[in-house]
Amino acid sequence: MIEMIKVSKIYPPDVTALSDVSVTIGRGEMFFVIGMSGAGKTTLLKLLCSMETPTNGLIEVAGKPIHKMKGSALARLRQKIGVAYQDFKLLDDRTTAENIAISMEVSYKKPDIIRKRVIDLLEQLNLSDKHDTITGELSRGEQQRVALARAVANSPTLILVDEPTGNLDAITTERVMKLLNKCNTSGATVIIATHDGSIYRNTPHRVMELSRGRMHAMHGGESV
Ligand SMILES: Nc1ncnc2c1ncn2[C@@H]1O[C@H](COP(=O)(O)OP(=O)(O)OP(=O)(O)O)[C@@H](O)[C@H]1O
Repeated sequence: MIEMIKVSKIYPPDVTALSDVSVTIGRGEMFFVIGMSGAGKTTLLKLLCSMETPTNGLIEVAGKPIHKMKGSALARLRQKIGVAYQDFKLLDDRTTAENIAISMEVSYKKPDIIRKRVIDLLEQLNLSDKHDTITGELSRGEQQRVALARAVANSPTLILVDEPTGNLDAITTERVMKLLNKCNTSGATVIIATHDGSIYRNTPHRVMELSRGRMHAMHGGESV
C-alpha cells in the first residue's frame, strides 16, 4: 500500500523534519509511528496524504507516486485516504453529524446510508448525544473523536491518524482503538502516529520509531 524510498523533508529555510526514511507498509497492515515530540511523525503522515511534498525521495501510495500527482488524479487518490489530523481541522460552525457526513457526501453516498453510518459511528465512539452539537462547543477529546469518525466514515482503504488518543481517558482510548482495529480487520491499512505507549505496547503490529527525523528502530510489537 505504501512505499517510501529515501524520503527527506526539509522545511524552509533549514529544518530537517525527515531524513532518508525508507519503509514499505503492506495493504491491510496496522502500523504505528512513534518517537519524541518533533521526531517527524506528523510530517510523515502529511507526506502520505500529499499535504506536504518531500524534498527528496519517492513515495508511492496504492501504487501511485502521490508526491508527483496533481489535480483530479490526486483528488481521486485522496478520496481513498481518511485522515484524522492532530489539530482536528473540523468545521467549527457545523454540527458533529455534518462534519462526519462530509467525506460521504463528497462521494455521493445516499442520504439514508450517510445518516445510518453517522449514527453508528457516534454510538461506537460514545458521542450519540452530540449528534446535533456544533463542534466548536465540544471538548477537545470529543472533537478528537469526531475527527476520527470523519476520517473513517467513508471506509477509506488507507487511514492516517495523528495522536488519536492524546486527549482521552483509558476507557475512551479503548473505544477508539476498537474502532481502528475494526477498520483494519475490514481491510483498511491503518497508520497511527502516537506518543501513547498504552496503544502500541504489546501490539502484534509493527512499530517504527523515529528519532530526529531518522528511522531509529523497527519493532515487531511484542518487543516494544
Ligand atoms: N510547517 C513547518 N515549518 C517549519 N518546521 C516545521 C513545520 N512543521 C514541522 N516542522 C518541524 O519539523 C520537525 C518535525 O515536526 P513534526 O510535527 O513532524 O514532529 P512530530 O513527531 O509529529 O511532533 P509532535 O509529537 O510534537 O507532534 C520539528 O522540528 C518541527 O518543528
